[in-house]
Amino acid sequence: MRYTTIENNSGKRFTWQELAKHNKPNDAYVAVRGKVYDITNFIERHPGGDDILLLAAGRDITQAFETYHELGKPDVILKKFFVGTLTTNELPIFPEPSEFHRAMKKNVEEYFRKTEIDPKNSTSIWIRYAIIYGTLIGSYYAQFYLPYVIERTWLQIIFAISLGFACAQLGLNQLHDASHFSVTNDPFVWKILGATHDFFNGASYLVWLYQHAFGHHIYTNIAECDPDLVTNEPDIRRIKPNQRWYSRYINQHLFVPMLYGFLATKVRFQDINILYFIGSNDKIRINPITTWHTCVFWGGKVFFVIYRILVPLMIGSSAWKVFLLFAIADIVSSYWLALTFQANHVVDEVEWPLPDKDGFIQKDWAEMQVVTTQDYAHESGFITSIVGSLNYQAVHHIFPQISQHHYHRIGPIVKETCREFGVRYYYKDTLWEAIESHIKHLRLLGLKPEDHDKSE
Ligand code: HEM
Repeated sequence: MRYTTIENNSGKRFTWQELAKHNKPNDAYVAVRGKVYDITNFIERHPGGDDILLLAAGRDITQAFETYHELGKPDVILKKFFVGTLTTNELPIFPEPSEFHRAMKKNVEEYFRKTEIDPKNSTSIWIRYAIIYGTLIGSYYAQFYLPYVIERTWLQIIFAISLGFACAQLGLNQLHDASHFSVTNDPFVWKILGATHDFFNGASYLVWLYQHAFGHHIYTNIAECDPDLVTNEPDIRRIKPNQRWYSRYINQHLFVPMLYGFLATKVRFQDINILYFIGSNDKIRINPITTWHTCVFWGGKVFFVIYRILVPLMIGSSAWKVFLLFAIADIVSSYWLALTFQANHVVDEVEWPLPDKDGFIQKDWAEMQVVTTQDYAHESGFITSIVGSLNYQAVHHIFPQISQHHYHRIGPIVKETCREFGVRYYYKDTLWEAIESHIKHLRLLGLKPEDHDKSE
């Protein structure tokens, strides 16, 4: 796969495999638009924190780089670190930002400049975080420590449901905001918020960062590249149009949604497999793990088992009750997360881009973000807050570094820019319609391909 935008052939020539070897704190190279840079001495000085550069080392970070900085701004710094050119590519590559992409960035940046609103701060962020942590801790305490509740199983179940919902909200807010650096300008705050996901949810912030920031957000809906769409051959479900069809997929829409209840449990074990056995999340390679991340990873897993299972058993709850309450909370949080994720991208209406034979996606990256995404229910402030603003998914994909608390402000600008440039914007009026379109997608892809074509 050749990097077709390479013009400058000076310096050493690197294949992607050679670049991949420079993935350590004391030997860190990255590639941007076909040029390779030695950023080892910049890691500690990066205003966006060292963490993200340690994850970025050894790969082509073009799209992440262009997303998280003003177009062209840190290029001056990058130039100083130039060491050579990239001759092959591991994952698909995109054209230079189009006029649409530039106009989109400019319009939104201008909005924040004119209004003087801080894109990464608002009081509502901290109020929401406090409510989530409060509900999570309060629901847990009530279930196992309040005598009035302990004597009534139905009340414990209600608190298990609210615990599950709060855990999902932690994922949709603290974890998600931290992994996009969209709350404050302080990398330490992102580290701490991310770690609370490890401790309260038992799932890894680090694995999520790789999967989400370097995988799903860059290669949205691109088969074999978007780690959110990993499937086996054959798999339990058929979600990608280019996936081979098997008769087991007929009526998958009836049974697949039931499996979504196991998402949280699956992720907790999958984390260990990815970090310590496979060493990659689908195509996204894992770099050497720092002491901080090792401590948070294992500390989080151990703390999770202690607070959710061992403590309730030790203070006298029966094993069946602990299991029941654990399962209810986990199923609630898994469903909420799975359905809100699926309703954005795994739906029939959106596009499923594939690279050409040279690994090149023939579409501007920002445009691809819009056409691979479905938004919904912009009119409802309530839905926006309970889905962590994932209903503004197109806005989120182009501007992940801006706080979700501002999406309702910039949503109209994004929509208007799409209209101006004739970029199709997929939208459903309600959350229910968005979920329905996921179920419809499963039903259609479950049909024999000939029957699918007829039913369209
Ligand atoms: C290796 C090349 C990189 C260089 C030379 C670089 C340089 C810079 C510079 C100069 C800034 C401050 C000015 C600005 O905001 O534009 C900055 C901020 C930032 N960078 Fe990078 N960066 C690099 C890679 C990355 C990557 C790969 C990511 C994320 C995936 C990232 C995320 C951020 C974030 C989130 C901030 C803003 C921090 C804040 O909120 O104030 N950077 N970077």
